[in-house]
Amino acid sequence: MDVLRQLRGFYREKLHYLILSIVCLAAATAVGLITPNLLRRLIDDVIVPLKFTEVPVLALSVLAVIIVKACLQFAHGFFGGRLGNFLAYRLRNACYEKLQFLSFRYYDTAKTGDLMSRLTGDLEAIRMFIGFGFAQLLNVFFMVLFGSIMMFTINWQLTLVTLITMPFLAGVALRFESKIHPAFQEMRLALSSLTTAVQENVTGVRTVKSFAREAYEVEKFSHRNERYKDNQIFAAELWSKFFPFMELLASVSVAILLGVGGTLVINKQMSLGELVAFFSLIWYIIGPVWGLGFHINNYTQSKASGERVLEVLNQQIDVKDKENARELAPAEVKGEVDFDHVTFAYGNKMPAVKDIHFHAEPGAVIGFLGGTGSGKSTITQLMMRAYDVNQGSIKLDGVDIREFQVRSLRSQISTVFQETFLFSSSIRNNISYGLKNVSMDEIIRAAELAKAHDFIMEMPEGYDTVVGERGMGLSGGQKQRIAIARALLKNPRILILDDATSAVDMETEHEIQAGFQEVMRGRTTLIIAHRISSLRHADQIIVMNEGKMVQQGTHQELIAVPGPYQDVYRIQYADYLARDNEREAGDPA
Ligand SMILES: Nc1ncnc2c1ncn2[C@@H]1O[C@H](COP(=O)(O)OP(=O)(O)OP(=O)(O)O)[C@@H](O)[C@H]1O
Repeated sequence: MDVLRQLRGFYREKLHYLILSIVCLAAATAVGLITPNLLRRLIDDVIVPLKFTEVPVLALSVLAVIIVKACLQFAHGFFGGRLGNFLAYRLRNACYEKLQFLSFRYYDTAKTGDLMSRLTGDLEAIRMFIGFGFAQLLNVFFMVLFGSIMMFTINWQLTLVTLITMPFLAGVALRFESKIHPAFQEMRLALSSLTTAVQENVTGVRTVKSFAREAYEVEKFSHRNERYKDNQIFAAELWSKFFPFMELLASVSVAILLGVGGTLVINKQMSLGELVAFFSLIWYIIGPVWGLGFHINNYTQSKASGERVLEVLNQQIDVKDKENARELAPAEVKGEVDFDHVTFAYGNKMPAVKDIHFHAEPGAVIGFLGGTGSGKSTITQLMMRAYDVNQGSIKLDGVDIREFQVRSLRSQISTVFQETFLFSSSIRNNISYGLKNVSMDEIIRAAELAKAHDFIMEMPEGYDTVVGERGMGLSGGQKQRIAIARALLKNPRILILDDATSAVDMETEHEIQAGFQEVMRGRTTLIIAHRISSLRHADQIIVMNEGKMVQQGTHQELIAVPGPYQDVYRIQYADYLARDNEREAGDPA
């Protein structure tokens, strides 16, 4: 119950619903126990002595009992439903909020499918258990307790015989549950692997088609589907054995009791009415005993689900505000950036960047060039505190960025990533994402700067055109231009362009660059690019290799010395240099 106790904070406010739900169910159980007693009276006081005048009273009493019981059961469902849904609502919100604030480090290893199932299936299991399962589990004990007491008052010898057979029935039910539980787990795993296959296939449909792997995918799915079908058949067969078997066992015990009870009636040690009442009490108890395994299983499942949900909720946020963290007032930010011998490693891996140090004056443009995996993106991620550095420090206007509130630091930084993510919403909303009170003119201005305005206007509904999941329906370059417009609209002090123009053609890149010149004015810009044309105007270019800075200088300085920058320059400008050489060779001067 430890997990459920930990979750108590989420339903403490509605604890009265839990209590009412338990009380109503217990009361319904208690009221239900009146029926066998009425039955006894009907036989002993009415049918046997043939006193039919009492029939209407008894019939009305039975009706009253049924109505009261139904009302109490309704109340149990009502309060349980309120409680469960309230808890699920609170947990859903808390988990979602947590997911917003969890660090990048968490998402490096988290799996989307797993997170989704925690927020859906696991939450549902908790909702059902706290809302209904818990009360029903307790009710099994109420039923057995009240029922046994009543049976005892009728005939203690028969009660003893019954109590000897009950644990046997409960044992079989629990044993069955121990078999069906893994079968269900196996079924859930098979279903999750089936859903993953569908999800990956739909997401990667282009890759599948381009590699002509449709047949392979069909076969892969068919295997998983077969596994799921086999699991389902196994579970269904187990179920189909359980009920007849339990019925058989229960009937055997009832037959024994009939023998003993019948003898007692014949010997006048109990009345016929008592025997009938006793048997209706037995059936009253057998049901919950059968269900005991189910309720216990329900409990274990919701406990496991609770652990999985709590795991998300208790996740430590490693990048967070320190005490008395400062708020960055936009007007005060100048944009001076210093990397002071920064070293950082992802987890326990080798450092992704080592001893990075540079100084950027407010408004300066710092370019990064380097091979794949050389640490360029890591530097920009550290700038916005996606991760905190392991050694050294990063300063903004001379102050360590860990001194600022994370939210206010990030609100001063706009990043355009290599991969663009667009929300399933209108282009207008995608550009103004996260910003309030933005006018249409400002959105258009940003789109114009990002060279996105023209193609947006050609779309069926212009800025109101809804783009699909992951920006379906737009080309890579168009998506990137929308992302650039989004970054520009934020009007940040620091602009990070992480290979931001990789998906656009040279001509558009040139145009966007021209726009950038304007928007970069007054903003410190960290720009990662593979094309020297994007970096040549930078105030400082840093060449990276295996996490280290290997060259640093302006374009003119770097092309003048042998080294990786000059090599890249020679490759990218081969045609231009060849023409230059020809011109020089042909020129007598
Ligand atoms: N989230 C992450 N978790 C673990 N390791 C990572 C993560 N991101 C990057 N790395 C590793 O850190 C190193 C530097 O990666 P980084 O993305 O900074 O390189 P890059 O120069 O930007 O490469 P590219 O030009 O291909 O984008 C690589 O070895 C990479 O595998």
